[in-house]
Amino acid sequence: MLRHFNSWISPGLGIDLGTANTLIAVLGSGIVVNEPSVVALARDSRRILGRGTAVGKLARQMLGRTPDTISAVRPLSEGVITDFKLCEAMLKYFVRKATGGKHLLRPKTVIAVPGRISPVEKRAVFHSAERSGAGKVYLIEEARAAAIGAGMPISEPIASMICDLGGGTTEAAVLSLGDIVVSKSSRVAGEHFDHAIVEYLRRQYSLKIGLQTAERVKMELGSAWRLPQEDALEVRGLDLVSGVPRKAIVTSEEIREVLVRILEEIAACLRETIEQCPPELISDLAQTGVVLTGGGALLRGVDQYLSEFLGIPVRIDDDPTTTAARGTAICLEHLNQWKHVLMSDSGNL
Ligand SMILES: Nc1ncnc2c1ncn2[C@@H]1O[C@H](COP(=O)(O)OP(=O)(O)OP(=O)(O)O)[C@@H](O)[C@H]1O
Repeated sequence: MLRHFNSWISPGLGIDLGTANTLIAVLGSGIVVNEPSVVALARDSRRILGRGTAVGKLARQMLGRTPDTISAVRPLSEGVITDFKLCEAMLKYFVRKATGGKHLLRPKTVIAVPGRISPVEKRAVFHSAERSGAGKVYLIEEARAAAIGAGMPISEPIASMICDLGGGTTEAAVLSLGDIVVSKSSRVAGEHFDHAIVEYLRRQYSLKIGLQTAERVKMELGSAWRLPQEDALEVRGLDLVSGVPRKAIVTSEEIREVLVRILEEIAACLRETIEQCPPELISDLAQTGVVLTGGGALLRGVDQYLSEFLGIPVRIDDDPTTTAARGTAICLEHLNQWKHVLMSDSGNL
């Protein structure tokens, strides 16, 4: 009863502020916001359309399809804020949506951020969150949040390895006894696959397609490992020679070849992470393996590919796109247990 009352006065928020998607979990209610990190602007004025409501799903539909008077933009790139004002406006909209704006106190907030962000970038996240309506703000490394969300035994004297394959960053970390022993962050992630597909269609078929179409091809046809049944998809674009719309039939085999070239870089990042571990932890990893989270974990066969490349077991977390957000909510719920690993603006920066 008291808990319910407290959460009504001041709801705790766990936020996964991602390049591609922003998720917000409200303590006691689970994930209540899961929307693309996109805002739609009137071009030249930087005014968000629809009186500040053209944010998230609505704005995403406009990406790549906007007339000259409108632009749809992402306030984050490669996991970090590139446009502070827009990020703040987007967060404000999502926080209001999550809380309904009906609480008495500003919510305590835990935000997952990439492991490699600089002190200046951390400050920017604190400021954006506070000005968006958050109360006391704590930051947590995305990989740690994902490991907590996946329920890994990170406080025990055994190696737990996590890899979050996001839109703008790949975060890999090995944790033991509550600490991050080794971590690596790479800018090669989901969006690179999309760019590679755009480039492939241009080169191979003289067909110009947008990033949205490329992402759809990746999701519907993409794979990292042989499929039980290979597939093909009709892709529409603009013929670069004649300048008229045209379609091409692409197969899952050729798209896999394109994606695997990028995946090799991600796998190399994971291998470097493992190589930097103390030998005892490496021998743990041979048994415990890696847990994959983030949207990239949904690429078909990515677990088989990485397991073959690394020679250790690889498992995909259940509902991998929400793992880090669930981790932030767990930290909030057990704040005393996790406070020492969180970063706050009053220290630990
Ligand atoms: N079925 C799928 N197959 C392949 N990729 C997918 C699939 N579903 C989603 N993705 C990709 O996952 C990425 C988004 O993942 P996620 O939401 O975890 O990223 P993010 O947290 O916003 O990014 P970051 O952690 O880099 O800031 C996008 O690149 C998207 O295309």
